Amino acid sequence: MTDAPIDSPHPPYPAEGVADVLPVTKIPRRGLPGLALVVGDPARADAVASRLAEVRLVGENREYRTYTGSWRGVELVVSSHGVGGPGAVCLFAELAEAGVHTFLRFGTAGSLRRDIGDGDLVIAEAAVRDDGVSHQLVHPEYPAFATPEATLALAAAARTHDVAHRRGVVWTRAAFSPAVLTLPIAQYTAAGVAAIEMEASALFVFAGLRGLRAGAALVVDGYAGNDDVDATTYAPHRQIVVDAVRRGADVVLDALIALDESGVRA
Ligand SMILES: O=P(O)(O)O[C@H]1O[C@H](CO)[C@@H](O)[C@H]1O
Ligand SMILES: O=c1cc[nH]c(=O)[nH]1
Repeated sequence: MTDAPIDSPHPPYPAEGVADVLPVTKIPRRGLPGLALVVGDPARADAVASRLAEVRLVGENREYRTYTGSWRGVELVVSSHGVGGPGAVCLFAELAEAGVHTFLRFGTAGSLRRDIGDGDLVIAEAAVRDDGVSHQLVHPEYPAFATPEATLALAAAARTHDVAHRRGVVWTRAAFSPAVLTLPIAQYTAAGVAAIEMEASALFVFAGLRGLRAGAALVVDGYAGNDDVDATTYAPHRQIVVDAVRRGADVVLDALIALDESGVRA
């Protein structure tokens, strides 16, 4: 039996027994809706879930907090995957086993371009596979690509909500802070890469290998094109970011249900 998180207004889900939940995330083994919005931060999962009707907490373990609910009458999943590709793939795999076929990641990212500002939304068309996990799934030459319909649905929803957005390639990197190695920031910046974050390529490769649909929209929380990206320059809790995350949630929820209506499969 999983308890609801402290302060959660939502009741615990009625677990029928250990065999009925999946081991890493403690979500039900089957029967989840096919659409999922996934985020890094469990608190962001709470915030997005609070936008839904008929919301239920259906699993909580480690960094993984999973809700079901409905948005504009369409049932979907909201779930957190924590920081980093390896752990995120554990969530993606268990969600897929439980019935999810369409994943939209709603995250944050550092901009690598001066013309992409704080609070803008970067919609990832593809991702550089520096994620620390996908190389253990398939050869490095395999591409990390978003499902085109997912990219287009996100861009259309951003336009509808009048949210500033750019489409482009993102760099998914496993190590958040640099150490002794020189990172190829200058090269990826020269290549026009839009932003840096930590899970998109793992999601795209996972979905590509399984024939599932995936996309990602990332709120820019600062400029990360300098060589000294670390805790002193990283400031994701500023009001401009908080406000953009609030607006972005509706964009991604609308894109998700548009994908449901479109019925297109990868
Ligand atoms: O805001 P989320 O979704 O967690 O995304 C970004 O923020 C985290 C880094 O602090 C990483 O997970 C990165 O991908
Ligand atoms: O990985 C990340 C995520 C958000 N912002 C950054 O600068 N890097």
